[in-house]
Amino acid sequence: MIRVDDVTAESHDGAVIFNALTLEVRDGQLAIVTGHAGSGKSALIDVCRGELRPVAGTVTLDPPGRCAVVTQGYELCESLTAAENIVLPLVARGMAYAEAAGLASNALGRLGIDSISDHLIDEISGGQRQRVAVARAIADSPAIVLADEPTSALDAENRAIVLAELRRVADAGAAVLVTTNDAQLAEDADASYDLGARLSPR
Ligand SMILES: Nc1ncnc2c1ncn2[C@@H]1O[C@H](COP(=O)(O)OP(=O)(O)OP(=O)(O)O)[C@@H](O)[C@H]1O
Repeated sequence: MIRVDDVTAESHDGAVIFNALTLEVRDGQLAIVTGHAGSGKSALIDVCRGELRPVAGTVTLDPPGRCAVVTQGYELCESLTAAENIVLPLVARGMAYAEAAGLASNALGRLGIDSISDHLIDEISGGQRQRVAVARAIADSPAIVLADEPTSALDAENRAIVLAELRRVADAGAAVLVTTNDAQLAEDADASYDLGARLSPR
């Protein structure tokens, strides 16, 4: 569960990004946040993941601690392969290598990019990078997923694949919060909030 309760966030120069914002994503739900460029979608993801400290209000993640994140910059290690980018964080969290490698292979397969698993991030396209970032986020069935415009670099076919995977993770019990302007995602979401027009459930 993700609960954002009466949260106000400000940029580094003190300008209000959003004010007294409240939303909740229950376990098993896929919720989307839409809004025009600059409305604060990335800031909301940063607030939820603890990267931007709100000036008021509270954010609750249950279970607390780790959440899986897809950022707009992907945060992949360019000098590692696609598979290694998924395996390494899992091993760093204490998982045995063979299990991590199995999860990575499975996730890359589900995203339709198993053929590039041994390619360096440097060598693959922007859309493939985005799918590696999604594969990494969902590889170990996370309880909480935060994804910032995770289909922005994809064609319709691959947008549908990513959407199906986010839905699958939610159906498995995760709370999934996605920022997007993707109409396909909006159609499939359990709840939708418009950050530009002031947050209100659909
Ligand atoms: N982590 C952060 N720390 C401080 N300020 C931030 C942070 N993230 C975003 N902001 C600020 O919030 C404002 C809204 O930007 P943000 O990137 O959240 O909008 P957006 O809706 O995601 O836009 P886009 O659709 O172009 O990605 C900007 O002034 C930006 O500088």
